[in-house]
Amino acid sequence: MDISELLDGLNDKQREAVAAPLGNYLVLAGAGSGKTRVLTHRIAWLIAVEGISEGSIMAVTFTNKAAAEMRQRIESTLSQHSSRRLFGMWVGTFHSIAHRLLRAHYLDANLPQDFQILDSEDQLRLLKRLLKLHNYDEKMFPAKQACWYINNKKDDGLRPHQIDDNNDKQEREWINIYRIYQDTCDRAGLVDFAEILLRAYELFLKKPVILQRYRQRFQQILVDEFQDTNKIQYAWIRLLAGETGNVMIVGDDDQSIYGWRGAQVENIQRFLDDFHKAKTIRLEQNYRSTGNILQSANQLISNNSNRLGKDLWTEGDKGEPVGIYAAFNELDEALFVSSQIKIWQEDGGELNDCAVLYRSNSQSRVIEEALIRAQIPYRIYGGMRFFERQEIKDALAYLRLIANRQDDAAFERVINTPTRGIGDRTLDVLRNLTREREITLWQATQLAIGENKLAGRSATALLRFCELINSLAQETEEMPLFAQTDFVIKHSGLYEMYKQEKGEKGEVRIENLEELVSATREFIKPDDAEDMSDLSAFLTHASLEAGEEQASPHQSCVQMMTLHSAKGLEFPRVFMVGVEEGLFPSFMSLEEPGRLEEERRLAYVGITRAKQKLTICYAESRRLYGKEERHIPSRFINELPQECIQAVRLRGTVTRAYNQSAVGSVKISPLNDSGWKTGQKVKHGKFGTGTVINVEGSDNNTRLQIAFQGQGIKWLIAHLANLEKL
Ligand SMILES: Nc1ncnc2c1ncn2[C@@H]1O[C@H](COP(=O)(O)OP(=O)(O)OP(=O)(O)O)[C@@H](O)[C@H]1O
Ligand SMILES: [Mg+2]
Repeated sequence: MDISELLDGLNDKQREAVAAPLGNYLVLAGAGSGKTRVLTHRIAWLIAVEGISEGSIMAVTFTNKAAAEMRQRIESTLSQHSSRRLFGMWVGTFHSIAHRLLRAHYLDANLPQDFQILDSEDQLRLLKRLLKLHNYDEKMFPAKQACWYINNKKDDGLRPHQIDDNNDKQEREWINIYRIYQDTCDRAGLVDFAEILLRAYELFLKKPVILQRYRQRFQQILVDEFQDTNKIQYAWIRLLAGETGNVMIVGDDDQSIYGWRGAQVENIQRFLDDFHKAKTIRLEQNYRSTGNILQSANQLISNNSNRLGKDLWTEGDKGEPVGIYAAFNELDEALFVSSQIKIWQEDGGELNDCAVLYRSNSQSRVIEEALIRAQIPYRIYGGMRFFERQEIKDALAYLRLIANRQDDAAFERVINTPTRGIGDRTLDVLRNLTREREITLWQATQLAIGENKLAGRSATALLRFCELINSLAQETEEMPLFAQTDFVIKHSGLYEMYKQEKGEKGEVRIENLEELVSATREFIKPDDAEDMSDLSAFLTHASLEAGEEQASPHQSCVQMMTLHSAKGLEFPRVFMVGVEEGLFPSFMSLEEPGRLEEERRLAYVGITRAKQKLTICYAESRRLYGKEERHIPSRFINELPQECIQAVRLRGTVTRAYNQSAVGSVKISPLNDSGWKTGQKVKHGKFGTGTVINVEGSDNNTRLQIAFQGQGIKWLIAHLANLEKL
């Protein structure tokens, strides 16, 4: 093919990266400068010009959606001359690639062939159960913290025996919890998200022959959004690349927003140190946003320290100023957004081109309601995802048990859904058996029945349950996946159960179950899942991929998502809502060094999603988590250049003038009758200084939630805590 075609639509710096000789490269550049575009063209270049076989290329993207897009783009670039599909190339997220490896080498990875993925909610449930079973005090060892502990250790590549307890009793207990949890997962053939990565890493470490094979195969490795890789991902890439691999990473330190989840922006520097003769290429021209938007983003991020430093410029127009809308409250904000979207639509704009971005999922409901009232279709990325809904998880749990009887998480979920008279006492007998004999719940059930450990009625009920699962498996064995799913929903009792649920909620659940059947009907098994059964492939898809997007809507609709999930995307029209002190930046971030800067990077990510028009909203009062609070505009608004922003005033309504002088200090809420207010600085004998972030109850029952510097967040009873107001 004509080489120039591969370089068309690229500037000089981009070309340099795309056409660079084989080697190690860091493409370091700000938002919208074409990093992802460079990566895509580079792959096409490697295949078409360097003559590299597509089977030697691995590309890591941040979402599965991005992976699909990248594959499609490369295919269409290359197929201008010959139509081809890139079967041999591996493109996906770290998780999907690692999962693929584990599937291919399940024996070497010490997993059963039909191992299943445990999502975050299932993980938490399982931990709750295990902590109880092993008599851990819930207050001292909350399940959430256990989850966090375990995932963190795994992200750092550590197994229980590798963790140093420093002679600390508490730490020893956490290590023990990790061990108990891991043993249970291993028996049940379950892997959580962090486990997928760690196990794939260990697979390479423990099986040099396998590592060697993949090293020889994947000579070309490319990673997008590198600033958000964690320790284990970095170690894995390094191991795979070895001395001979060629690695191109692209990233932007200013967009590192997953530090709270273990991502290490230092990996960029580490790459330069570790990879032989790694060369840095910088891109500085932004192609995405108008001048006003870009200048706002640049100025905002200049408030952060320790940046690698980048200048972004654009040849484009200044465009409209960035709008700042001061809403009275969250309802006013939602109404404003929906009315602006209507105007956009009436002016001929596409709904698909509009995005509403928020800091936390809980903000979406009010906006959704306003959109529904205005009859504007929308789609939510993340949030309550389709595959996370209760009824869907129930149905999936039956399917999982059919695929693998040892799946304890699925067993627990459906053993009494719908109710079949199996009480907690019976379950406790089973759970205790799993602990004593180190077996799974399914095995414990067989044992308990076999050894007559249960009262007659319970034994019968359990026996019936096992028969139900076995017969569902048998009867659907030969069916196509959608028929199997439909059959299981109808014959497990789930359908009947939800049919009886009153009102709209029940109807929606039934609709969702039907939607699940359609989802299985439309499901196309990906190329990399050839050796899996349709059912296993679908279950994997449900846990790994589908979280990114709500099922179905085919019409054009407004895109709603958190700022975190907007990374890498772009939209002509963007609304950033809830840009208030205490919400964004969040109160928690104010107390931890480094966190405020991460919040600012998140704001930078948000602003740089916009191509043509950006509006930033804040509400002066907001009801969130059931409490009404007065807010002041975020310091981030204050950090934008005056000449690029403009207060939005609506015709016919009076909006308060946008007042920058009020920006930047801690929000003040009205006094609680106990005399406490949020924002109050306090000193505590043991925990030191902190800020009140929540006030609940009154008089002697007043409870304060306080973010202590370096000590985390605690709830204290106000009149007992002996607090000094500062
Ligand atoms: N040389 C170019 N000429 C015209 N348009 C370009 C050029 N390079 C990139 N673009 C366009 O600019 C936009 C941003 O590109 P891209 O998404 O690759 O940037 P990015 O650096 O990956 O951004 P982010 O940091 O947000 O991930 C895209 O719409 C892309 O098609
Ligand atoms: Mg990108």
